[in-house]
Amino acid sequence: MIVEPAPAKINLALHVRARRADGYHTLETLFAFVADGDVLHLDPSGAPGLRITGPFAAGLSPDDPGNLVLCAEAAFRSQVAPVAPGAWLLDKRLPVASGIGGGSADAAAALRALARAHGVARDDPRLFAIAAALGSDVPACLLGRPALGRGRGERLDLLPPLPPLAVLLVNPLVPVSTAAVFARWDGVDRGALAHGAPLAVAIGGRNDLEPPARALAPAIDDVLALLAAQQGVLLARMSGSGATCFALFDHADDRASAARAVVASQPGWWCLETTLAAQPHVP
Ligand SMILES: C[C@](O)(CO)[C@H](O)COP(=O)(O)OP(=O)(O)OC[C@H]1O[C@@H](n2ccc(N)nc2=O)[C@H](O)[C@@H]1O
Ligand SMILES: Nc1ncnc2c1ncn2[C@@H]1O[C@H](COP(=O)(O)OP(=O)(O)OP(=O)(O)O)[C@@H](O)[C@H]1O
Repeated sequence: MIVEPAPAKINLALHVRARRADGYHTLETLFAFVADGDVLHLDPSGAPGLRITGPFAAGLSPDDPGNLVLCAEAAFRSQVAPVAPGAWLLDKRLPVASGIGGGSADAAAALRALARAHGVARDDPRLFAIAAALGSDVPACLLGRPALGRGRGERLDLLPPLPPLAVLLVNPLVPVSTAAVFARWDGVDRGALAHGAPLAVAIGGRNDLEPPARALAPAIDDVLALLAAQQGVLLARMSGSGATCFALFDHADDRASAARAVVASQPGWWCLETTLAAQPHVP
C-alpha cells in the first residue's frame, strides 16, 4: 500500500495580470503548502476503483470518472506506462471547491503514488506535462514546495524555504466556483509582485480574486474581518479563488487563540490549525 499526502496549497499572494484569449488568466502567485490535507492510498494490485472517506467525502461521487485522482491515473496509463488500474482510497479532509486546491493536491498525489509504484522518477517531465493538462494548480501541487507561479500558474520557479509559520485556515463552507470568480475579475492590472524575500513580498502583495469572490460569497468578508482582528496576525488573506482564507502567525499560541475565537463566533465554519511546510509529509 502506498500512502501519499495531498497537502493543501495556499496562495500567499495572487496577482491577476491579464485575461488571455483562451479563457485563462495570466497570474503571478506565491504558492505555499501546509502540513495537512487529504491523504491518498494506492494499492496497485487491488480491485480497481476509488473509495472516498473522510469529513468531506459526501461532496464527491466515487463513481465520477471526472474525479481528478482517476483522471490522473488515466493520463499516467496512456502517457507514461500502461499499468493496471489500481485500488484508490481518498481520505477527503479538505473542503471541496474552496481555494486550497484539494482536487489539484489529490491529482498530484495520485501522480506521485503511481510514480512510486511503477519506478518512475518523481521529477519525470511527463508527470509535469500531465499535471499541467489536469489543472493550473496541479504542477505546483506536484512540486509541493514554495514556488513562484506564472503563466496560468504552471510556470514554476522554486522559492527559498519559508519559515515554519503557524497557519489558521478558515472556510465559511460556501463553495465557490473558480471559473465564476475569474469571470468577475474587473480586468484591471494592478501590477506585478515585488522582488525580495517571499514572506515580505507576500505581505506587500494582494489577492486580486478577493473582490470578485467576496461579491459572490459575502461570508468571505466576515472571515477576513475576524482573522484580521486576531492578536499576532502577520497576514490574513483569501487563498486562490476562495472561499478559504488563511492567517499567518509567528506563534502557535496566537493561532490557537484565533482558532478558539473563530469556533466561538462561527461554530459552523471549517477551521484548521496547521503550519507552513517546506515538503509534503506523511501523516
Ligand atoms: C485560483 C487558483 O487556484 C490560484 O492558484 C488557480 O488559478 C486555479 O487553478 P485550478 O483550480 O487548477 O484551475 P483550472 O482547473 O485550471 O481552471 C478552472 C477555471 O478557472 C479559470 N482560470 C484558471 C486559472 C487561470 N490562470 N485562469 C483562469 O481563468 C478558467 O475559467 C478555468 O476554466
Ligand atoms: N479529488 C477531488 N477533490 C476535490 N474536487 C474534485 C476532485 N476531483 C474532481 N473535483 C472537482 O474539482 C472542482 C474543484 O475542486 P477543488 O477542491 O480542487 O477546488 P479548489 O480548492 O477551489 O481548487 P483551486 O484552489 O485549485 O481552484 C470541484 O467542484 C470538484 O467537482
